[in-house]
Amino acid sequence: HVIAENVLRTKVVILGAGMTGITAAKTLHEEGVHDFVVVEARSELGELSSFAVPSQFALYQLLFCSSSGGRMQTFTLENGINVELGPNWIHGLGRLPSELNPIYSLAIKYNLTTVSSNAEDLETFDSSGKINMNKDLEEVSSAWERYLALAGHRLDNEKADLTARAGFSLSAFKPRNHLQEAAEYFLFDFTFGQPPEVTSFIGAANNNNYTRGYGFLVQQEAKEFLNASDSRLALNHVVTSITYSTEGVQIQTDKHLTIEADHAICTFSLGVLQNDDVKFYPPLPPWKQEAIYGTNMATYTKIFLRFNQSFWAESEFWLYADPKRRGYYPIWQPLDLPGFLPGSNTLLVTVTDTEARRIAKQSTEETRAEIMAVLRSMYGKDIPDPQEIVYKNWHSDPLFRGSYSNWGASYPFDVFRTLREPLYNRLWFAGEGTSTAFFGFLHACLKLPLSLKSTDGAYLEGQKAAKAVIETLQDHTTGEEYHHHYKEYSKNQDFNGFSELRSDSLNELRQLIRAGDKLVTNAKAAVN
Ligand SMILES: Cc1cc2nc3c(=O)[nH]c(=O)nc-3n(C[C@H](O)[C@H](O)[C@H](O)COP(=O)(O)OP(=O)(O)OC[C@H]3O[C@@H](n4cnc5c(N)ncnc54)[C@H](O)[C@@H]3O)c2cc1C
Repeated sequence: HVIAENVLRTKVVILGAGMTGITAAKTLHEEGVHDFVVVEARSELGELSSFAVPSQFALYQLLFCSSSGGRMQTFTLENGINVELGPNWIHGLGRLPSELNPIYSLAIKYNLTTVSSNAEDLETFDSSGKINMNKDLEEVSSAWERYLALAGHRLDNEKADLTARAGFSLSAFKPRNHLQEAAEYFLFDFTFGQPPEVTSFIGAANNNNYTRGYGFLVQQEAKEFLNASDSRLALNHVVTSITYSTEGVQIQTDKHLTIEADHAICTFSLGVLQNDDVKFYPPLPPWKQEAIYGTNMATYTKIFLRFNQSFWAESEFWLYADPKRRGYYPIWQPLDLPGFLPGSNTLLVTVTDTEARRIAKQSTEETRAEIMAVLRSMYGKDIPDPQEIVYKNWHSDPLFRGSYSNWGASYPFDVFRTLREPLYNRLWFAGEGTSTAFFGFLHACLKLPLSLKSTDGAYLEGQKAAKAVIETLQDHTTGEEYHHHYKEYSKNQDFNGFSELRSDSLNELRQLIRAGDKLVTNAKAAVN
């Protein structure tokens, strides 16, 4: 690749070695395109250091493993236990053999242990101690059923999107007290990372309809074709600028490396793009900027507390309803339960959105004091202090700027497609944020009708972009949907040219919601 000092030349440069970047590289490799370079700011490409040390759990399935790569980051506590600072949930496995969740297939391939998790195994508290919240939890979940039906109906009738808060109100759920607020948080914010006020009514229903998953195992897959000493891997290089034209792309890094390529696949998070951490030359066109700024980047912070002994209830989840503040250290998970991390004496408490951003600005000591006050209201004054507290502030990390994307309130539905859209068929965009059904997540597990193939999950976004690049390398007139829409944009770079795209997007979304409803109905029938 080296054509001059500090200058590389390649066919395809992949920007970022998270789930999307690795999947894109693997797809190129499998399709016979070996002339690529992967650029990553961090020092590691997902090294699955050890499968022997269990780390964490998932909502329906737990994959015991330690991993890293992109947002998948592991931290080893002082007692040697690995915990995942980033994703850990798999929502749904699919069915054997052909419709299996791709990540679950990898879990089987690498012989990982998994364990089911049960969100109904829940204890509830407020500042006065244990409290019964069954009625509140039931109310919000039956409102959620109505919410989903209303969202589908809204889309079918071509009504504009609203906020998820409006969706709840229309579904006759208006949280009246801190218990109902906490119940709503458990159902909603814990998934979307943001409150109903700033989340799309229809988007939340769309995302909810699908099973989602945890995909760290792709990092292990990467080892099959890429290792740390591979010359196609530029680790520790922060991309500072991307120059693109009809002729190709040029990437500059902070180590004064220049990479010239026919194509670039940019997999940086939406947060990174929103924050202008990377300069684009020429500046991104207005429609691309609208797509980037029009999508929310949620923050979801996991705080781990290690004690010298456990003193807590053995329920998988505890929900804390703070009387004064919604989302104040609301969801707790003891990690030392059988099948999880027995003997770890570790608790996990999760905070999101404004609380996560507030905590990012204070010292760890202040966070520890706040947490212990809450924990003492649950378990009494005599409980010990933790020996270790660990959390990562995703919001302030310049390589992520948040945890995952979320469709904002009153979302313009062409945005999820325009996010994905390439520039000049040279600079391609892929990542969790470009996925229609699985934005915010690593990958998908579902059986979609063939007509909806283009809407596969986030795990496949890298694959999809790589395939489109390969098509374009082979035949400049193809590139399928990417190319088609790009032509629309080139004709008219303002928003008038988007009507076809908008109606395509709406159709795609309608079909998704219907297919999702069917999946949910089938799943319920199977359970019954
Ligand atoms: C706390 C948390 C919990 C989550 N929980 C779940 C879950 O339970 N289940 C689930 O499915 N998903 C979950 N997610 C979401 C999931 O982690 C993401 O959807 C997924 O990892 C995104 O992968 P990606 O490759 O698209 O992006 P990333 O992982 O962000 O990859 C992009 C890469 O680009 C690199 N990069 C950024 N800027 C530059 C630059 N200027 N130069 C060079 N390199 C750069 C980054 O270092 C990164 O490696 C969670 C995320 C977080 C943070």
